[in-house]
Amino acid sequence: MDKNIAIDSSLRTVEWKDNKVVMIEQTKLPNELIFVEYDDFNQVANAIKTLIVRGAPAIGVSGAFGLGLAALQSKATTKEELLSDLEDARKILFATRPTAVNLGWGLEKIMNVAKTGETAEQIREIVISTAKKMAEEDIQINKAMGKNGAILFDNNDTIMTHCNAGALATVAYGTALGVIRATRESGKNVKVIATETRPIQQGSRLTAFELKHDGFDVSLVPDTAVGYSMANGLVNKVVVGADRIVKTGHVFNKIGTYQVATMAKQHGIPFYVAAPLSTIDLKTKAEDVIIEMRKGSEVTGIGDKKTAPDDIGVINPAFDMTPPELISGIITEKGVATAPYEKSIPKLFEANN
Ligand SMILES: CSC[C@@H](O)[C@@H](O)C(=O)COP(=O)(O)O
Repeated sequence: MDKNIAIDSSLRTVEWKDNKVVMIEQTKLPNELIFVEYDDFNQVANAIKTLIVRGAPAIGVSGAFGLGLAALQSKATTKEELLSDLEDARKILFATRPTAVNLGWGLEKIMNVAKTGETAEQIREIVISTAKKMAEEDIQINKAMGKNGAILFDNNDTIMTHCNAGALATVAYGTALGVIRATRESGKNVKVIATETRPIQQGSRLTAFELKHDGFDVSLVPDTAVGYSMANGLVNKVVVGADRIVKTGHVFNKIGTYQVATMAKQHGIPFYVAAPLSTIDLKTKAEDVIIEMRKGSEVTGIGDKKTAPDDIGVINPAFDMTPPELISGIITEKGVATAPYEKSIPKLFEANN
């Protein structure tokens, strides 16, 4: 196993190699990373559930790869038997995390394409090749999103981001961090402020880590210093990723995003969201989106160190909802949607055809 992998925008967080799924796992904080290999879709489901792989686009592709493994694991010899085994695997993979829409999107895409195969062998081949294509497309989509977003940022901007929407939350390059990377590639000099992102610190473990490896000027702030940073002129734009966006423009993203957006509005700082069309859910209403609740021990301690007393209640939502009136624009691979989102979001899909 390789250790201390250098993280940059071209490193792949999840890959299909020799009929196995290869992922990056962070082992010893802050900077020991290893590749882990899986040949069983249940291991992929566990990796999604335990956040070995995380971030909406990366778990969408991981789900698709999980079905690739399930197709290889199945002993089915007929189309019907194989589709039934794939459906069993789909349910297990889907049950891992409820908020990011990309997981359901990736699984559905593979199930639909599987049904077009005529024999079990054809289905195996088509499932694996489609999943690999989805991973390739994820990178191209992020690059297109980056280009569309880069024009919104200026030379010498200091950009705040929350959680990790970078190469470690996608197959490579990143969504929000893809926009930041593309801004720099377009010749503008930008600095980044990364929020720590309690309770499990994706901001310090992942965002600050990968930006430092990519040579950015990055500073880490505790989540509690977002207001301070904005009130004192330390930030002049914000860009975050998303786990689900509904057609009214309500954005579901890592817990704390709503606070960052509210503070940005208070200080007149543009607040952008960068996400691929696969993160947009045109079917579900904002009030019906399920927010994942995670275990209390993430909050009652930091890492393995317990900091809170026993026998207290804990509320630990993994995501929150930012309403459209706080959002200056939603950056996608097909362009930037602005208010009123009910009109601009469907237009992005028309442009997709
Ligand atoms: C690019 S995914 C959207 C991100 O902004 C973010 O919310 C995220 O990394 C997802 O959270 P996580 O719980 O780590 O999977």
